[in-house]
Amino acid sequence: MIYLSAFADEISADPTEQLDNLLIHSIRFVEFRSIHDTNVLDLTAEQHEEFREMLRERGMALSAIGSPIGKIKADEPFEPHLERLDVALGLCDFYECPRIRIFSFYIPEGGAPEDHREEVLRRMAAMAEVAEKRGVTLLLENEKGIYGDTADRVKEILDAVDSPALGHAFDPANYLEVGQPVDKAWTMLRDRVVHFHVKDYDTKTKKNVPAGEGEGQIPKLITDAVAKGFEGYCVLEPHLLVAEASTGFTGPERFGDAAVALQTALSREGVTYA
Ligand SMILES: O=C(O)c1ccc(O)c(O)c1
Repeated sequence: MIYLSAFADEISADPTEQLDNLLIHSIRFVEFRSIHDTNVLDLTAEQHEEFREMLRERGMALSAIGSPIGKIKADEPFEPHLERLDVALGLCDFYECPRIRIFSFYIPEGGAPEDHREEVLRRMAAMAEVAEKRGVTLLLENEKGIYGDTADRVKEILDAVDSPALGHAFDPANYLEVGQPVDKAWTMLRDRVVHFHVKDYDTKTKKNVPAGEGEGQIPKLITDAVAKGFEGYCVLEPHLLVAEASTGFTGPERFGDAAVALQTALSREGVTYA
């Protein structure tokens, strides 16, 4: 079975509006990135208590902590970042959700990815080791400007770290944005994909579009994964109004278009979801 989830902060900064909008679209899971315009790792204990209660009242849960871990430069100090990872691991316990979305470090300006390979691989291995001890899976997302932007480098990280605590969160739009053909990425990585980010991209207009309208082949990839036994989360991250490096925004109205596009495409393929 696949479960639909969403970066609900693309709907609104207000947690009530986020969750109630998801329920309108029968989506019961949240990839928790922010509420009140505050990152998930920077909320107070009281805000987390309140949000967990709101989830419980609605019968909802998290698909992952949508953390920004790995979104610092590869030459910035790592130790403070490990403390941030520890915050995220604590939230996994608090929300009973053993998954954290992460990235693989920005390449400093003027540098080449190769110059930072050793340090990135060391950091990724260190994070996977900590996560494994805590029973948490890290979901490595590919993204532009980050060491793991192409399928080759994502595979290199996964192979080098070789830990059950590190899997791939496949983001088709982010691959297309860096010129990485999705077919090739999928063939190379399908066995390592444990999580889907549902964000599509039109390379002609260079814009994010609802699932199935761009070149991300989202319905086909999910159908293929399910046929081979995939169970997990497909997370809407539509970026329809604003797409920036640190966030994206869609709004309630366009979020509806994105949710319906995915649900219609999956139903057409005969893929059942909850
Ligand atoms: O959650 C994020 O940090 C984030 C921001 C922008 C993106 O395009 C993305 O894929 C993720």
